[in-house]
Amino acid sequence: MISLAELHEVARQRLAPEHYDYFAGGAADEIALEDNEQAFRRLALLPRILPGSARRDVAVNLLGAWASMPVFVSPTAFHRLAHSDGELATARAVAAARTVLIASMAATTTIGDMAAAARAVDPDAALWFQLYLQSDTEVTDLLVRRATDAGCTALVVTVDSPVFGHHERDRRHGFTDLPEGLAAENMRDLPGGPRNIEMSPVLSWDDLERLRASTSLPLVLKGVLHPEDARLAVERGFDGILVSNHGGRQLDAVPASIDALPRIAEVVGGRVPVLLDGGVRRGTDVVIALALGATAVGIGRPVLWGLAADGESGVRQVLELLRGEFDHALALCGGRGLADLTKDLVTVRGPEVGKW
Ligand SMILES: Cc1cc2nc3c(=O)[nH]c(=O)nc-3n(C[C@H](O)[C@H](O)[C@H](O)COP(=O)(O)O)c2cc1C
Ligand SMILES: O=C(O)C(=O)c1ccccc1
Repeated sequence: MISLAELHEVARQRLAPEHYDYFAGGAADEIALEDNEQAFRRLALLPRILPGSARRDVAVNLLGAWASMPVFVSPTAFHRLAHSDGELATARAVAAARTVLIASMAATTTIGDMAAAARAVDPDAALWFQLYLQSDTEVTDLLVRRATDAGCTALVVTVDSPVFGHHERDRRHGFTDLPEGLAAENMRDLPGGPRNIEMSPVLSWDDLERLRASTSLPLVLKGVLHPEDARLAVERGFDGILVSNHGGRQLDAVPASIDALPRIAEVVGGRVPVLLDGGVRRGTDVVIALALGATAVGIGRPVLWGLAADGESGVRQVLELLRGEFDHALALCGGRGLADLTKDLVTVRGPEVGKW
């Protein structure tokens, strides 16, 4: 495979249409979904010349975890819909690539089993746990305890989903339930039996403060688009921001993640890491996002395409393709390391007229 687009095409051919559309789809008219990728194409890089070194260092520390490149895996649900090895394959591939995996609360494998699979490949594998706060705090606390016991070193709280998004592709297929034999395994062994994942508009900053007080793990807020919310998150002592529009699956009228990044990076001012996901498909996208202030970027669907195309090996290919492309793009930009990626490298496509 020579690009993520090729793996996407293989996955499209392999998956049942209703499962492909569940993974690929977005909310409503899919404007935000498409814009996540298009927005990168509206930006251009102004490379610097004569770097004076052939060495490039791209490792980055993310809340105490060393990632071998500034690309991590964002949380996506139901990996066993993509491949029978599901999240075990993902966990092994991400551990082998030595980067951070954010496990979804809606995984079809328990967080404990994912951690064991990752650790069998690399005892120091970095695993974070994504969480939707549940109105029953006993459930939330139990999930946090299991993630902590499994060795997760950060919690990623998804805050862009006060209600479920409307996915018209799923409605067209009548896709409402997982097939027989697959389940959101983290939600099974709970007081009162299995539970559905709840999204709640009742949640407020107070609930996040409650979570903050209940754990010593660093907390990342996922799904921040408004600079004011980023400011509040930093002021209230949260440890990281993940700029995301949920892959265009929640509010359709939002901007592309990369377009929302600059103002958030400015407000945060380096006080906490600013992560981004949405539409990252090329090494040059990684360069652009880092130049505009991201500490690292996440990929969602490309991992699902790798998994559907070839299981663990497919996910490894996705990560190694991006690693190679990012390193190459950094070299072509005259960069020697991540610190060389500054915002003066990014411009908007179109003629630079009238700027003097
Ligand atoms: C099929 C699918 C399932 C997802 N499940 C979750 C989830 O369980 N929790 C979450 O916070 N985000 C979830 N997301 C959003 C991703 O974490 C991420 O924000 C998004 O996919 C990034 O965009 P990309 O797919 O363009 O890389 C999901 C996305 C997809 C496509
Ligand atoms: O599909 C999603 O984007 C998602 O976030 C989710 C949330 C709960 C259960 C399954 C998926």
